[in-house]
Amino acid sequence: MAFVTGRLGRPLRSSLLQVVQLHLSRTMGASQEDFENAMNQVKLLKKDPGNEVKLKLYALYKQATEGPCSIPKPGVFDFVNKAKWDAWNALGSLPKETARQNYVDLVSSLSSPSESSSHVEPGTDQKTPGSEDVVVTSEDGITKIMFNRPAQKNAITTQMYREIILALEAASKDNSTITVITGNGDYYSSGNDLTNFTKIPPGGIEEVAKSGAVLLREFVDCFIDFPKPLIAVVNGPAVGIPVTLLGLFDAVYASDRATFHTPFSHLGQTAEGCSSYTFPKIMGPAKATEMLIFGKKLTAREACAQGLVTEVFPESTFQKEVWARLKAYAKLPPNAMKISKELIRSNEKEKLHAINAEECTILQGRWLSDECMNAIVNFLSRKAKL
Ligand SMILES: CCCC/C=C/CC(=O)SCCNC(=O)CCNC(=O)[C@H](O)C(C)(C)COP(=O)(O)OP(=O)(O)OC[C@H]1O[C@@H](n2cnc3c(N)ncnc32)[C@H](O)[C@@H]1OP(=O)(O)O
Repeated sequence: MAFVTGRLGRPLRSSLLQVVQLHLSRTMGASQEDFENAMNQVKLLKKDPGNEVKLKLYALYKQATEGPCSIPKPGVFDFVNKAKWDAWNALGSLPKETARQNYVDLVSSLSSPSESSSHVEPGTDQKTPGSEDVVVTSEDGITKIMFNRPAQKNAITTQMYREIILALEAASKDNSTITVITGNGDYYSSGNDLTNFTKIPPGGIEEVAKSGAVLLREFVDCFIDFPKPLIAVVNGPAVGIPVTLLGLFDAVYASDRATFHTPFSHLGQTAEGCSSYTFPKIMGPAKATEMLIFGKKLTAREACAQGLVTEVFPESTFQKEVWARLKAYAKLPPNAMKISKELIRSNEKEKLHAINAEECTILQGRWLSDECMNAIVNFLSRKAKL
C-alpha cells in the first residue's frame, strides 16, 4: 500500500519545537548510568531468571550497545549461539535508546521485591517497573492491569506501553485464569499521550516516529498473541488506541457512561490495533468507516449494538456486577478456556500480525505529516479540543 510521508514545513516545525520546549523537562528514557546500573543489578539477581529472560537480556544488551544484528547466522547445530542470534535478530531495527530502556525495565522487573513479574502475590498491588501509572494486581484468579493516570484521563505514555507489554507477558505465564484491563478514575483511557511526540531524541522527529512504530507493533502483537481470556472493563470514555484494541479482546464490559471514539482523521492519523481489519469484520464496513474515518463517537449502547462491546451495565452497579461475573468466570477450568480461545483465534493470528505491521508502517509516515503535527500542536497549545 502506498502512503505519503509529508515533510514538515518550517513554520510547523518551529511551532512544534516551541511546544516541545514546554515538555523538555520530562524524561527522555534511560540514561547510560541507568543502563550500567541495570547491568550490575543483573549480576546480583538472587534467582536464575531462566533462559527465555536471559536471551531477552542478551538481545536487548546487544541492540543497545551495537545496534541491529548484522553478524552471520550461526549454524543450525550451534544451538546456544543460534538462540542468541535469533533473539537479537528478532529485535529488528529497534533503536538503541529503546533497547536500553527495555533492558532497564526488564532488569527492574526482575529485581522487584517479588523478583519476577510473573509471580504476583494474591491480593497485592504489584507495581510494574519504573512508575505507578500502570498497576497490576492478582486476586481470585484474575490478573488486573489498570491504567492509573486519572488526572491525565489515563493517557498512555511510552513508558506505560512498555509496562503493559511486560505485564501481559507476566500475566500470560502467572497462575491467574483470566486477565482484565481497566482504568482508574472517570476515563478508561484517552489514548496515546500526545506529549509522547514531544520528546525529541538526537535523531529528530523521524526517530520518534520510527521508535513509536516499533513500540506500537510490539505492543499490539502482545494482544494478538495473548493466550488467556482477555477482558476489558471499560469504566468510562475511551479515545484512540484503547478503543481499537477492543477488537482483540475476548469480552468487553462497559459502563453506560463509557464512549468509544477514534478521531484518527481529526488527528491526521490512521487506524491501528488491527482495527482496519477487526472493526469492519465486527460491525461491517459502513459502520467501521463512520468510526475509523469520520471519527464518529459511539455511546456504550451503540458500541454494544455494533458488536464491539459484549454487554453494557448501569454505572451505579457496573463495578459490582462485572467483578462478580468475572470472579465466576475465573473459576472455570483454565486449560479448557485457553484451548477454546486458541481455537477461536489461531486461524487469524498470522493475518493480524501482518495487518499490525502494515498499520504501524503507515502510521510512522502519518506521524511525520503536517496534518498530524498540526493536530498535536493544536492539542498541546490548547487551541483545540476534540
Ligand atoms: C506508540 C504510539 C502509539 C500511538 C497510537 C495511538 C493513537 C491514539 O491513541 S490517538 C488518540 C489520542 N488521544 C486524543 O487525541 C485525546 C486527547 N485528549 C482530549 O481530547 C481531551 O483531553 C479529552 C476529551 C480526553 C478529555 O477532555 P477534558 O475532560 O476537557 O479534560 P482535559 O482535556 O482537561 O484533560 C485533563 C488532563 O489530561 C490531559 N490529557 C488528556 N488526554 C491526553 C492525551 N491523550 N495526551 C496527553 N494529555 C492528555 C490533558 O492535557 C489535561 O492535562 P492538564 O492540561 O495538564 O490538566
